[in-house]
Amino acid sequence: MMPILQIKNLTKRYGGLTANNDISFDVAEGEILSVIGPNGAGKSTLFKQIASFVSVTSGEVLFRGKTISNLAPHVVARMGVVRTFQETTIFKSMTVRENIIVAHHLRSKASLLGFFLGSKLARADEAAFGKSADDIVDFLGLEAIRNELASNLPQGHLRALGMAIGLATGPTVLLLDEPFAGMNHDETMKMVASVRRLRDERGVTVMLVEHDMPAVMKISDRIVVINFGEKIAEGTPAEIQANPRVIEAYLGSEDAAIGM
Ligand SMILES: Nc1ncnc2c1ncn2[C@@H]1O[C@H](COP(=O)(O)OP(=O)(O)OP(=O)(O)O)[C@@H](O)[C@H]1O
Repeated sequence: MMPILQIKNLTKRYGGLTANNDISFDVAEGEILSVIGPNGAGKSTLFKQIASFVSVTSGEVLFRGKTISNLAPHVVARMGVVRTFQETTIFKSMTVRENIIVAHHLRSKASLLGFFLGSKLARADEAAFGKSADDIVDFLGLEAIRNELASNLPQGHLRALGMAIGLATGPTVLLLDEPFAGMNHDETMKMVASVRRLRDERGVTVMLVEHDMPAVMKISDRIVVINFGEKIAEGTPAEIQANPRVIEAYLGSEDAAIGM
């Protein structure tokens, strides 16, 4: 079967600085694949290239065999490749539920302006989006904060809301940038279970960048390791943990060791 994503010889240079260099790997449909590596290795840049938030200096990204690199990010998102990230637009004066409703407008027939002006089409969307937003809240186990203002949320819940916003856009491939940051152990394990259910029950392909190694080892089908902008390893969690190049890359880095 054709890979859902093909990352081909991706390179990104910022002036004289090479953020990543000649990275290639495939992602299978329905896979959960993590990208790990020490701080500054080029992981976030890779995600930005895949979701087309930054241009590629060379190489390309193919989604179901079609090039998506260097398209506008909203076009790529509408095609189904959606990235959630630290700076995901969260309206602090809105509740969790309202934020998720607004996010549905990425795939809506009515414009976001219509939503704010209350057009008829927008009102019909509004009812459907309200139901879908509630489904997402339930799916992620966020019932307790459904009507909480985003401004009151701690970091871990903001990450969960970021994921809910990503889900509202109906992704085929969801790119999660540090989804467990700021979460305690229980919250992380709950979110790990949610991500796996997202794949198992909804068929969403998931890529994540994450520093929480126990969570990465638990959640991933495969792992790609980046160091100084280069791919140094690719394999199952067990293979990655036993890989000498990976162990060497992590020794002496600020990140926790690669083990459990
Ligand atoms: N917009 C930019 N302009 C210039 N340099 C950049 C830009 N974005 C990233 N870089 C540089 O590219 C390199 C890779 O950064 P990137 O954020 O991709 O790493 P990372 O692996 O995600 O790091 P971390 O784990 O700390 O988030 C770093 O040296 C960073 O300073």
